[in-house]
Amino acid sequence: MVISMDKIRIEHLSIRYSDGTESLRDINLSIPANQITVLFGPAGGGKSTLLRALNRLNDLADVQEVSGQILFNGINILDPKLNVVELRRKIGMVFSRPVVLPLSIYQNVSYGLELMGERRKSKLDEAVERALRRAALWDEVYDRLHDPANAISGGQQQRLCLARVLALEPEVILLDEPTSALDPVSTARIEGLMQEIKEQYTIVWVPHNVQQAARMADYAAFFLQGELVEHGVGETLFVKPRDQRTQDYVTGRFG
Ligand SMILES: Nc1ncnc2c1ncn2[C@@H]1O[C@H](COP(=O)(O)OP(=O)(O)OP(=O)(O)O)[C@@H](O)[C@H]1O
Repeated sequence: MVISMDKIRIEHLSIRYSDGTESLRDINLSIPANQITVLFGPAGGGKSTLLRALNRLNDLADVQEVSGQILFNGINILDPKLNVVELRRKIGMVFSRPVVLPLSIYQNVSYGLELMGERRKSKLDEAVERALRRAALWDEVYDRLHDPANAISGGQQQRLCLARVLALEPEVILLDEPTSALDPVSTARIEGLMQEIKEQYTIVWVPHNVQQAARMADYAAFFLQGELVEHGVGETLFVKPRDQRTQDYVTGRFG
């Protein structure tokens, strides 16, 4: 497999919460463009903390100390002067439970664009359709775009959340256990969809189990208690891990 250029470079990143918990210790990791990078490992390893750092959501959490840097297109995401709204447009996030706004299907997708000042109806219509098509939801909702978004199924709501992110034309998509609340059919749809669109984006995925990690990973990083134990090409890491702890985890000896 050809490894493409790095989209994000994490260098010596350490994050400590105010209660003293050191959730990440000296993390060094490159995230290649146009591929799926999976961050996996047992609960409490620091995967969500890292994902949140990538679009500065930790700003809202009880974080006491952050050191190191995260370079995105050569710019340090952690720079206090960075425009966080702009960053979150380029690096979008989908959470484990679909969080739809109490608005229509259409408005859920157009919301971000309207916030950015787009008022032209033709532009909004176009962008909404494009995002819904890309999220493989258009065929299911095109005739009820103005129905409330909470009237569609959980799996459809999760694809709607993805459409909301895609409408902003992000470069990176962060997925924090995006299928943990979904049935197997909806899960397979999201997995297939991400495989289809990954070439146009950079995807960072925290999966909800090790099987999903192995299925989705072009590239994988194994986290244990704040440490990045090992990372590498998914095929290699799951079949022939270098570290005994990774081996024990992927073979189900602890979880
Ligand atoms: N807001 C917070 N305040 C204090 N400690 C926190 C906070 N959020 C996370 N932690 C701690 O940081 C460590 C890493 O947590 P994190 O949620 O990043 O791990 P994770 O690998 O994503 O786990 P999970 O699979 O359970 O989501 C844990 O020890 C956790 O208790």
